[in-house]
Amino acid sequence: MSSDTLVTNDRDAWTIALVGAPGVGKTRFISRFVLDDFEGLLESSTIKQGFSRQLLVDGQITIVTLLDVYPGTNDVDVEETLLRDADAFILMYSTTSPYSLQDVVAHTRAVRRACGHDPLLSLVANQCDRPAQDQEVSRVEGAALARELDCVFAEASAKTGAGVQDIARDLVRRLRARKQQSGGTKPGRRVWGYLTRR
Ligand SMILES: Nc1nc2c(ncn2[C@@H]2O[C@H](COP(=O)(O)OP(=O)(O)OP(=O)(O)O)[C@@H](O)[C@H]2O)c(=O)[nH]1
Repeated sequence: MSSDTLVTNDRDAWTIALVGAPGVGKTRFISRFVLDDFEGLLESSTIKQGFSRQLLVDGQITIVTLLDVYPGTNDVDVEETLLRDADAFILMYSTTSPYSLQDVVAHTRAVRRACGHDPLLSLVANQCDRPAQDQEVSRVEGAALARELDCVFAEASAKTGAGVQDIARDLVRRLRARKQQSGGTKPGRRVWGYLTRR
């Protein structure tokens, strides 16, 4: 790591929790985002894992930490703490699984309950690279649910990398805008298991 990559603005560090059913691709999405490698984080990291990287957003370096959370585990305390700690949320489903889309509604409720305020949300359809015959949830269905939940809709593939960085950038822009509207302060965040690309 070169010395200039260590210079960061603490106040522009954001934690984004990935929330979604098992198998939708949360771990692979994090791996693609942090390491630009689909299989870099080989161990399944359901709950309590966070990985960070620097990201250039509109000319300014920020640190983005992605947390892998699967609501519905027995570890409710950990789950709630993680959800409370997050600045924004990616609600993820897989285009191959209608069940994972249905789960999003319950996950959104869990997020709103844990946050106690209006959270920043993006609904993300992962595994968009899959061949048409494997895709059981259409773009139209995903977009309709996003409207219902009042959140941004985006498509991604952790496998090819499509959409991954753009989704994080969009959330950072919205977080910055919200921070500006609220007078420019935000609580400090812990940075988990800091990894960067070489
Ligand atoms: N084709 C394709 N496969 C994917 C993609 N993302 C994940 N997968 C596959 O889906 C499976 C589950 O991926 P994970 O990242 O472990 O899913 P997860 O949501 O973290 O699952 P849990 O850790 O059980 O909560 C793996 O076999 C991946 O290879 C993708 O974008 N495209």
